[in-house]
Amino acid sequence: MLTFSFCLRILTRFPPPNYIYIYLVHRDDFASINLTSPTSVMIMGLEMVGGDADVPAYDSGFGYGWAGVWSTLASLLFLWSMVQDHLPFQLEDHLAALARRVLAAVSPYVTITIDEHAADSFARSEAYRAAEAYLSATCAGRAARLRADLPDGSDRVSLAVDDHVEVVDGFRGARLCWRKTKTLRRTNVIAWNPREEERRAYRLTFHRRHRALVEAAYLPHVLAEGRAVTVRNRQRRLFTNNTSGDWGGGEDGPRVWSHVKLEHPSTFATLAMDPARKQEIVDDLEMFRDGKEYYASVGKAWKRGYLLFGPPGTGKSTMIAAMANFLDYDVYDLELTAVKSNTELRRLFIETTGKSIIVIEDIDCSIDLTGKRKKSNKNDKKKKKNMPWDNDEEDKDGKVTLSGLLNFIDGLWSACGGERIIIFTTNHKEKLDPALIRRGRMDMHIEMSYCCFEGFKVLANNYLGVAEHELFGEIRRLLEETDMSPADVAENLMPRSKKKDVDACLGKLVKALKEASREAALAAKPLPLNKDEDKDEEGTDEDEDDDNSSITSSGHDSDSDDEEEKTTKKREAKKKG
Ligand SMILES: Nc1ncnc2c1ncn2[C@@H]1O[C@H](COP(=O)(O)OP(=O)(O)OP(=O)(O)O)[C@@H](O)[C@H]1O
Repeated sequence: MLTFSFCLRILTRFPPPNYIYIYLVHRDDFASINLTSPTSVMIMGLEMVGGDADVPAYDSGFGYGWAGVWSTLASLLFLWSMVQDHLPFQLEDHLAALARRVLAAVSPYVTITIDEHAADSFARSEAYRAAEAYLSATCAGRAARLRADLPDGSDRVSLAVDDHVEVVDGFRGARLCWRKTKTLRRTNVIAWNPREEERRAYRLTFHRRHRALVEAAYLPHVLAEGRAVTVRNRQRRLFTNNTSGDWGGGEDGPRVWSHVKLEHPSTFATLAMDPARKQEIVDDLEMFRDGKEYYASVGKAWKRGYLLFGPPGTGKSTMIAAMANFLDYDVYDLELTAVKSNTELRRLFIETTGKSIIVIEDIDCSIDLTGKRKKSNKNDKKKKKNMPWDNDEEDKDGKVTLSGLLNFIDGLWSACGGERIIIFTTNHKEKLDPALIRRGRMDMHIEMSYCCFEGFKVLANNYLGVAEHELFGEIRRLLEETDMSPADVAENLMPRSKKKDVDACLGKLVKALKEASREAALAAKPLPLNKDEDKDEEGTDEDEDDDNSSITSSGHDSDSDDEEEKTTKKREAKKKG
């Protein structure tokens, strides 16, 4: 025979909405009866919630136990609906106000309600989201009933306190009681069949002596913690811009970006580059991430620009992924060729969120933004001097312009709130307009160069799990003589079978380096510069790709025309690391 505890609770809320629920609690299951819904009354006022207390209960032994209760409640419901129908609403209001006054006078407790939706807004209120995240992280473990959800794009189930569940939190000696409530708002579209709408809220109840503490310290603590939990739990995303033809116009506005989960495994630990330079970048990123107050104090928008330049396969994209993983930011991969005008660019930018990295890869190839173009535009401008209103002529061609991009970086960006990083990558730094990459826009210029010995050691550790080997000495010498990108080094180190044959992989790399060195020497021969044979070999390698000369030099100045000087510089830099 089933024995169960039975508890009858009548909750009243006056007006509007005006509900009375009767809860029948049996262990973890409970049934609720909404006394205020005429529809519920007509179907015996039963609204089953949770657990096994479902329709088949009528046929089971469990159901018979409830039968007497149902009939009593049905009578109560009927009586209550009659009273409701005949009670004038003025009297109802009056009674409600009276009840509130009496309660306020006798109750020592204060209640703060955080509604799911702020007034006149469809979006969930930030305070509600923060409270939910805070309670999930701190108090959900103590709750008897939880609600599981799989947030958009995440593969981790999130647990939140369920409706009508109460959890208690403690803060500096104060006892704080949270309750998640769900109410049904009736909209009498058709009088006999009211449409009901769910409204959720968190109610925080505490003794009135803690009021000052709650207002000054506890609520800010909940907000800050809740936001931090949200950031920790969020699934980072990689966004790409849609072409304007696909923007559409849904309920949430145009979809200008599409996203996928960002799952690149690269980190600074696995990135092959000079350790000192790497540390410099990590320090810079840390300074930026924690620099909110600093940026505000010096009156600067909380943003930072990085220019990554270097030959193909030297790890520019890998570096971006490492930065995003380090900062825990989203990445917006902006494909400029898909953007038709400066107006579209502005729109795309406005739709980005904080804590994000906006990337424009191969900026020199994405769009015609070079110095040459600028010069020709200057000439165009001269021709159109007598048309002062025509100051954005390029936009009329339906293209993104240099000025559009500069505005994007400086103007709107500053107005859009902070914590954004913008990164340009290029294989040809010297082709870019100086205005685009000046400090203040691209604050840090990072050269990604050919593989140095320190970089090789990182790759050897990543790919083969070795820190030392007898071939390391020879590899060091060959790397100092030969240019090989980290991508090529990594490819040679990649084992061809599950059983990592370290000797074979390192041997393969030595062979490839010797081959590259021989090819470089052969390519050097036809050139006239023959003062120093050693120098010539390196120098002709540079000549082969004249445009790259400034990129492969170690410094940030790309204006020098002296090939020999550059070659020497490059070699010194490589030797350094
Ligand atoms: N510095 C590096 N550290 C670790 N791995 C690297 C590095 N550089 C390149 N790699 C490896 O080579 C592959 C290609 O590198 P990546 O795409 O980052 O080069 P890139 O400089 O962006 O090239 P491109 O200029 O052609 O876009 C990466 O997937 C990575 O495995």
